[in-house]
Amino acid sequence: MRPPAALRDSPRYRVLKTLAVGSPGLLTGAVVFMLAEGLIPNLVLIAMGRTVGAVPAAARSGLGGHDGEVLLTRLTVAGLLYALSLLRGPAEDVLTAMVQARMSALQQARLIEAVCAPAGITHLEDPAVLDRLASARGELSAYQPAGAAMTLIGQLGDRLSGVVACAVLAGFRWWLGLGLFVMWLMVRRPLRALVRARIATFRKATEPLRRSWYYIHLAFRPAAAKEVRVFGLGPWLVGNYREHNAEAMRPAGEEIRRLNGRIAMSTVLILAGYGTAAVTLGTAAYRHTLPLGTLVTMLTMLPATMQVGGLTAADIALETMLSSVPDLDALTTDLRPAPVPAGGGRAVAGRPHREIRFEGVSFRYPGADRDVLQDLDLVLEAGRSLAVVGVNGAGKSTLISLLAALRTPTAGRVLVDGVPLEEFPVRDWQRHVAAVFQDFTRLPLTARENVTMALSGEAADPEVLAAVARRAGAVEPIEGLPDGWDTILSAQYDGGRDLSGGQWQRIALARALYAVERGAGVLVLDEPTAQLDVRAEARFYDRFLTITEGVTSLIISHRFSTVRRADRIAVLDGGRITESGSHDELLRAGGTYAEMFRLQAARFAPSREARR
Ligand SMILES: Nc1ncnc2c1ncn2[C@@H]1O[C@H](COP(=O)(O)OP(=O)(O)OP(=O)(O)O)[C@@H](O)[C@H]1O
Repeated sequence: MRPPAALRDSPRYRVLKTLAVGSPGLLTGAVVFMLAEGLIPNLVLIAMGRTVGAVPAAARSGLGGHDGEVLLTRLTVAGLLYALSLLRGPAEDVLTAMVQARMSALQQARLIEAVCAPAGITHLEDPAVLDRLASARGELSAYQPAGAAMTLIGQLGDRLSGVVACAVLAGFRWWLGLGLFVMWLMVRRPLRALVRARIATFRKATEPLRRSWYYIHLAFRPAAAKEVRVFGLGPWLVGNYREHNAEAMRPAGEEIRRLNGRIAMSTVLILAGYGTAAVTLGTAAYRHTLPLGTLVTMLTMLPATMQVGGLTAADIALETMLSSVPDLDALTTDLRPAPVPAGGGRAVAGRPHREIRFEGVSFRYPGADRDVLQDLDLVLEAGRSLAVVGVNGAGKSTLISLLAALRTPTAGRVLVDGVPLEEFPVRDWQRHVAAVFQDFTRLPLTARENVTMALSGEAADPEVLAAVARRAGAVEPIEGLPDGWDTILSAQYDGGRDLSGGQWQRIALARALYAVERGAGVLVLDEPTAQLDVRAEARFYDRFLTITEGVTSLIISHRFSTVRRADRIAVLDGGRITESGSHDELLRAGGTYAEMFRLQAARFAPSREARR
C-alpha cells in the first residue's frame, strides 16, 4: 500500500525509507533500539517506585517474611532493568556509527550520481545548484545530513518514553496525564516553528555561508597552500571567514529575538502544567490517599513527560539535518540525465568520415551580456589537424566545450558529417572526443590509471600504453618513478610521487592518445605545450605530425611553433573566424596571424646587438 503523498514527501519519511531500502537490517536494529529507548527508562522508574512502595511493609514484618520477599523480588527486577538500561548507551553508540556510515555512503553516492547525470557542465556553475549541493553536503550548518536517521529514531524513542510517562500519570488522574500530553503538544508547535524559522533564515544566507566554507577549503587545500603563505593570506582567510559567517548568522539571531514572545508564552504554559501536577500529587500525599510507591512513581514520571515535546539540542540538530533532504531530492530529480535521441541515436564509431562543421554557431554564458562566439562558421576536416589561434578570452576553450558537447550553442548547429550533434547519444559523442584540457585533471591514482582512465574497467594494453607514452614524451617521467606505471601520482599517498607541471602535461597527452588508440575519433589539444620546457616543446613539434596523423584534431595554442605544423590554421577574433588557411598562406596574406607570428618570432630571434 502506497502512503499518502504528504507523508511520502515528508523529510522524516524520506530518511527512514532511504535507510529501509539501503539497509533493512540496520533499520530493524534501530526500531528495536527506539522501543527500548521508549520503554526501558520508564520501566526502571516504575520498578523503583514499586520497590520503594514495598519498603514500609518489609520494614514492619522483617526481610524474612512475605513482605520482605516482595521487596527483594521488586529490588531484583529494578536492578535488572537498571542494568539493562546501562546497555543502551554503548548500543546506541555502535548503532549510530553504523547507521550514520551507511546513510553517508548512500547519500554521497546519490549526490555523485546526481551531479554527474547531466551531460553538460553548466549546472556546476549555477548558484542555485551550488546552494543545494552545499546544503545536501551539510556545509550550511554544523550538522551532517547522514546523522538524520539515527537522530530521528532516537527522538521517536524519546517521544514514546514521554507518551508512556503520560499514560502512567493518567493511571493516577486521567486528566493529569492527558493534560500534560496536550500541553506539550501545544508547546511543541511554536518551539518547532522557532527552530524551523531559524533554519529558514539560514537558507536565505546560503551565499555568505558558501563563501565562508570557501575560505575554510582554501586554508586546507594543498593546492592553495603556497599562495596562502607567500602572500600572507592566513589572517585574511580568518577575517573573511569570520565576516561571512557572521553575516550568515545575523538574521538567525534576529529571528530568535523576534520569536521571544512565543517562548515566553510556552514557559507560562509549562509552569502552569507542572504547577497543577505538583499541587495534585502534593495534596494526595498530604491526605495519604496515595501509597508511597505510587507517589514515588508518579513523581519520577513527571520529568519523563517532557519528552513528549520538550525542545532539546537533538531537535535542533534533527530539523537542520532534515532541511537538507529536499535539496538532495531536488538535485536527483532536477539534474536529469542527458536525453537519448529518438531511436537510440546514431552510432559515433568511425566519425567523422568527412567533417565536423560549426554552422552559424553563437554562444553566450548564462548571465553574460554578450556572446563569446557569434555566428561562427568553421570546418574540421576528417583526418586532418586544425589549429585555432586567438588572443586571451577570444573563446577558444569555449569552442572546445561546444565540440565536446559539454555546452550547447545558443544559436546555430554543430554537424558531424552533416548530422546535427544532438542526433548522437551525447555520452557516446563525449567519449569519442579525446581531449587534453588546459586545466586537465590530475588523478591521485597510478600512472597507468591516469593514462587509461578513458577506459575504466578494461585491462590496459601494455603495448598500446608503451606506444602512447613514447609519442607523448611520457616514457622518461614514468621510468623515473619508483614503481613505474604502478606509482601513485600524488605525494599525499604512501609511496606516491608528485610530477612537475610539464611531466603531468605529457601524462595528459598520453591519456588522450590512449583514448584515440581505443577508438576516439576526435583529438582536442588545448595548450598542449604550455608547461613544456624548450627541448620538450621542440620534441613535441617534431612528433606533432605522428601524433595527429590521420586523426581529426583541433589544437589550440599560443605557441606558433606548435600551431604552424597544423594542416590548417584559423584565427578566432570577435567571436568569428576571421582568417583561415595554411601557415604559409596566412603569412602571405599578411593579416592578424602574420602579425602575431612575427611578433612571437621576433622575441625569439637573436637581437642585432647580440649578433654583433
Ligand atoms: N564558465 C564561464 N562562465 C562565464 N564566462 C566564461 C566562462 N568561461 C569563460 N568565460 C568567458 O568567455 C570568454 C572566452 O573564454 P575562453 O576561456 O573560451 O577564452 P580562450 O580563448 O580560451 O582564452 P585563453 O587564451 O586565455 O585560454 C572570456 O571572456 C571569459 O571571461
